[in-house]
Amino acid sequence: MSEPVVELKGVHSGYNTISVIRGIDLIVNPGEVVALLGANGAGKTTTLRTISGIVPISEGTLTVMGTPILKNRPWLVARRGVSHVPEERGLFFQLTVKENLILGARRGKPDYDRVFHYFPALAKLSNRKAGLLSGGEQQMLATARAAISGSKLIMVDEMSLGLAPIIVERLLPVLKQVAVDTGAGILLVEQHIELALEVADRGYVLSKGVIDRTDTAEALLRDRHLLEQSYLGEIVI
Ligand SMILES: Nc1ncnc2c1ncn2[C@@H]1O[C@H](COP(=O)(O)OP(=O)(O)OP(=O)(O)O)[C@@H](O)[C@H]1O
Repeated sequence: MSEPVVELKGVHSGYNTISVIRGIDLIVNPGEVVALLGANGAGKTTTLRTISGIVPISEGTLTVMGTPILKNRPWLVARRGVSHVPEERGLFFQLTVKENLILGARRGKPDYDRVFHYFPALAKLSNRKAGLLSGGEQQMLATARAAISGSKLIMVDEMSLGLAPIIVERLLPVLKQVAVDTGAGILLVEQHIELALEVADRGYVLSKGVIDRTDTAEALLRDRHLLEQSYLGEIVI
């Protein structure tokens, strides 16, 4: 089997003296969609920021595409092929859709045909400023920018934030298709856990900075207790 696009072993990380992530092991393989689930404050965003090199690791190892990342080096992680779509989407609001895509392309011009193949709705918006797009269109653009960047790992934090579930229902399968077409691994943080598990291959459940459970998406979807707790905003295994 080919090497994981990302592997965390016994990783501890946090903010200043506050330890948030406490010894997690996590793997994403090429072409795989992995959901990272957990209650508010469990440490999901911190995990993505740790992989991106924004939050320092105090213990454990992070390996990206077979290269150990020894220090906080966000630029090195990005250069190894990691794209991170943060909750706030990270768009340049004063720039057009096309200009945002140009900034996302790793080298040369972006492959617009591919963008519009995955996200046909962006074609007619290509000269509109990102700040004038609807929430769903902005999420589409942020996802498209990551999807065409040639990334080996695409991390998407709370795609559904501020969006109607129907929009997320349409966008998530596109991410899955990107994984199938390009072999990129996808790591998804999503509050709508049923939607996430419908496209994911596997899932991890994070609780207070510790991985409580990992299983196939199918098995997690069958767990009524997990789903019910998630609706109450509290995942307790
Ligand atoms: N910049 C920061 N400085 C200090 N503590 C922080 C910072 N960012 C997050 N935390 C704390 O780290 C813990 C985990 O937060 P994180 O945002 O990773 O959780 P989450 O699982 O993504 O939650 P949510 O689903 O609510 O976004 C929380 O207790 C939070 O208060």
